[in-house]
Amino acid sequence: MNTSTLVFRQLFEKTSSTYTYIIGCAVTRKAAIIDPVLETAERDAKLIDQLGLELEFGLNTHVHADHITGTATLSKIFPSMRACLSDKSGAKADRLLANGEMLRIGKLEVQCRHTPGHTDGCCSYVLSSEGIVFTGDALLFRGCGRTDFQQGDAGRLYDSVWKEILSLPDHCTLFPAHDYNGHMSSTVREEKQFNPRLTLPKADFIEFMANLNLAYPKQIDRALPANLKNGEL
Ligand SMILES: N[C@@H](CCC(=O)N[C@@H](CSS)C(=O)NCC(=O)O)C(=O)O
Ligand SMILES: [Fe+2]
Repeated sequence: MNTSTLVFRQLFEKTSSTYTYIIGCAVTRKAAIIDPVLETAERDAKLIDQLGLELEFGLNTHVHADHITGTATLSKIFPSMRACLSDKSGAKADRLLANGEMLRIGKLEVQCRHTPGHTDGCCSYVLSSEGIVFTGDALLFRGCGRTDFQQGDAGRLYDSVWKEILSLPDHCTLFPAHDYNGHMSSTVREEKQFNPRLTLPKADFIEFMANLNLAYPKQIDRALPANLKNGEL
């Protein structure tokens, strides 16, 4: 991580075990927030102000099923912030991002890479020069996003994670949207070696994902309709 150009914070919302990230250019103070949560949006806004950052983008990795995004609330606090989502998400946003599209945040360059499979519209945000990837729910620490709702497709997830994330250099640091066991980050090298799901052959991975038998997220009924409208209640 190049700390001379990057301002970086990892924040946590405990009800949904969601990680929110603030990334900023240390030179120009332009910044983005990744996967903010409604309930902690004001906490994050206060920190952005205290860090002297100018919020340009609110980047959602996908239409979340387990919490309401904070991007609508943050747009009201920071009117120049543009909320972004993949153009395959089927949801409303100020800007819909194509696969490979680059965003400039001061001297930082962020690439949107589509990583579908958990949902159709999942994407990861890659800061190549810093060796950092925000993987959303596509790739979790020693795990991955579930594929049993929201157009989930295990075979598609397997292909997109291997093609778009695990093909990056081994040293790249991976920051997920959630963790339920206290882990905060990983690396490409570790996940290629130790991820118990994605190291399986594809057919075994698909079978494994079909038998996860997880309970539906508690907030799904309120989260999905709101997140299709950028978190507007
Ligand atoms: N218990 C939580 C929901 C947990 C859950 O389903 N997490 C999702 C990511 S949020 S869509 C997931 O993909 N988990 C994969 C896994 O292996 O845990 C709640 O009620 O909110
Ligand atoms: Fe999700």
